[in-house]
Amino acid sequence: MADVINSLSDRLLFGIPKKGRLHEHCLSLLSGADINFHRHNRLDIALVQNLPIALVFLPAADIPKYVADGNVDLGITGQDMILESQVGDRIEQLLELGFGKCKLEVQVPVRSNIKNVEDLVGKRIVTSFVVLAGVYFEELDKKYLSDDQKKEGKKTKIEYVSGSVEAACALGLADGIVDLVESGETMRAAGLQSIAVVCSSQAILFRNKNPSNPSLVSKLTSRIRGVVAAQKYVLLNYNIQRHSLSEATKITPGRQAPTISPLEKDGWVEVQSMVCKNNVAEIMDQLEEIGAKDILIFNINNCRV
Ligand SMILES: Nc1ncnc2c1ncn2[C@@H]1O[C@H](COP(=O)(O)OP(=O)(O)OP(=O)(O)O)[C@@H](O)[C@H]1O
Ligand SMILES: O=P(O)(O)OC[C@H]1O[C@H](OP(=O)(O)OP(=O)(O)O)[C@H](O)[C@@H]1O
Repeated sequence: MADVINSLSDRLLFGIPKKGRLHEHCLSLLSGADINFHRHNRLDIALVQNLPIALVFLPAADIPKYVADGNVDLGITGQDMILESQVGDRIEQLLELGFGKCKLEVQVPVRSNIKNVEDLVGKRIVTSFVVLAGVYFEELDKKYLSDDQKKEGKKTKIEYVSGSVEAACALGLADGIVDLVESGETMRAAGLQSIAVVCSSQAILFRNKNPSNPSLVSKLTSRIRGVVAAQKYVLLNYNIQRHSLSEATKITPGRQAPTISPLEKDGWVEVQSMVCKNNVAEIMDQLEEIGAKDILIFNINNCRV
């Protein structure tokens, strides 16, 4: 332990969520970027073996403050955590990472008279996001409460709980909650429905405005950008008759431009192009319709784009 702590002074400190929804994704990103480390059992600091970096495993909610205050140089967490920590002006967002996608939503019991956010004004809200919920309902209070009601303290009450927020209405603690939704399963299982979206979020890589080693931050960002792009794209390869080429390249324009090579068969060319994983089935259908043959898909392990 002492060895690890003593080796921190010359290293770039990188904050990683220590558990929860973002943890495993972060580990696979680090592995894809060839950031090798060994984490001792129960130790929240790990030295990277092949770069002057130390990983600091922290609660996702605390990482924005550590980065903004300069205790660590850069970090990964959800955009929702950054908004909630109110440190947006003291950090620099480097990269959206494409995982941890969710929305912070206002939810109420399906079996309740409350059908829109105005109905919640003056009532009780329970959430882990008291800042974001506070800002959201303050606007509604301003709009819908009279001056007398404000003086009488009829403002919407926002109360903090650290987890299991979805249980608050059933337990009689709240009239509505503000909580994260991805698939909606938790919400539906708790007999709740969404009536408004406060904000959308995904995991991001971000840094302090004055990190200790800016060139290493850039190197790390390029590597991680490559891994994120590799996860997002596949390489598509197909053969097509030259007279259909302009139509084909409209379907697969590539990131810069497709690579086109002649085939040893009159009037035919081979096309290679990066395409978004999400659209690949649709793109293959369209290529087939215009006569493309031998359509092949290759996964990309890593890339620089
Ligand atoms: N269901 C979800 N789908 C996708 N991303 C999510 C989901 N829930 C949370 N997140 C993202 O992950 C971040 C961390 O949430 P998580 O619930 O893992 O918090 P935690 O408090 O660190 O972990 P735990 O819930 O284990 O205590 C959130 O701020 C959000 O950006
Ligand atoms: O819409 P869904 O796909 O159901 O996801 C939403 C749930 O995920 C998160 O909690 P998580 O499961 O991470 O556990 P937590 O309540 O301990 O934070 C969030 O707080 C919701 O409860």
